[in-house]
Amino acid sequence: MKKEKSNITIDLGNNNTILTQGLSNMLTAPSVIALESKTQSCRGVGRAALDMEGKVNGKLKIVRPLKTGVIADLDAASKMLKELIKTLYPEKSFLTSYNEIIAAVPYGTTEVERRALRVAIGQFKARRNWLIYEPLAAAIGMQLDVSEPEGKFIIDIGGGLTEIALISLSGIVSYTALRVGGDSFNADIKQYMERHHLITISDKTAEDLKLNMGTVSLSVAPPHESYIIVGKDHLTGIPKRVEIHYRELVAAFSQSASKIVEAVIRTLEICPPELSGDIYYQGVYLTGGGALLRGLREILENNIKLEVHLDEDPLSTVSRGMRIALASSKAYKGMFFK
Ligand SMILES: Nc1ncnc2c1ncn2[C@@H]1O[C@H](COP(=O)(O)OP(=O)(O)OP(=O)(O)O)[C@@H](O)[C@H]1O
Repeated sequence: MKKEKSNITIDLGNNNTILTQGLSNMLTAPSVIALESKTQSCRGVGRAALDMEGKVNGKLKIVRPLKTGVIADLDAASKMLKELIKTLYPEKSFLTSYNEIIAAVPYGTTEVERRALRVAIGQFKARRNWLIYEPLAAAIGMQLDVSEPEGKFIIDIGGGLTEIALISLSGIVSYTALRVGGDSFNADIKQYMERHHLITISDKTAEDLKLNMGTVSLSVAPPHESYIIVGKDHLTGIPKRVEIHYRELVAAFSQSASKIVEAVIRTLEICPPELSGDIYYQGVYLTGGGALLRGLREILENNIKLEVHLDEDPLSTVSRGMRIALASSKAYKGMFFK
């Protein structure tokens, strides 16, 4: 077996975990695990566990082991990773050692949070384990030359966390993290429905609404103007059908969208003037699944008056960056750490 085949990259996100093995094998799964309440043994991971969410009886519990981009439940995260790696790499026994493993971590994490990730990946007994900061991996994934002295301004809107970073000479010069991301928009929808339509809706309904009809700008209209949803009436407890117009979602999203725009402006303000010129000429680079929400790129552009380049596949940018970095580790090893 060729050496690079046993290299693994791990992007353990709030919503999605992306694993790659070697150069071509990739697995994307929701970051969810179903555990037996009594024994804590795994009853399903990824899509299978997500499909059980909200429907289980007392014998099972559905756990999302990540919160705001870091491990909140180490045991569940370790079990979830073990099961997902088995799916990715079925021919390899758990006892055989891997070559190199690299995992991405938000720049703003504490040592304790990083230690949890090290423990979770340590179970695979690879020859070497590495960590890399997410904004660096995202920039590499977007084919940017992070080693040059020209500044690269990255905005990564994940599920639970938005990271904004200015990169130069393979390091992070300015940084802001914000606990707002794709999931905040779902929470906004749920809150709006509670207040304005007096119904409670499920997480899945909120996500469907966001994907099908969500926009943060009236000038970026979704394919359909309105959408019918079913929720639970506050007063009667009986299921109720409501028609929602996309304008309502623009209103619901306005605060979270403004928080992201304000954080971007704040980070631009603290950038050293030597690098501001680079950002002016190059524009800023946008990635993360949350960045796919309609109108976000446009409202950023309108507010900062700079070009905003949205990655072509923002859900996998960090994973792609790690794969590139591990495959050319001589060039990138300075950005890896243990
Ligand atoms: N087409 C889309 N429109 C709007 N939002 C989307 C779209 N596709 C995915 N998302 C959102 O992207 C988010 C997940 O993005 P991503 O996978 O980058 O985050 P993550 O890595 O799991 O989270 P984090 O980086 O915070 O740990 C979810 O909130 C999801 O709803």
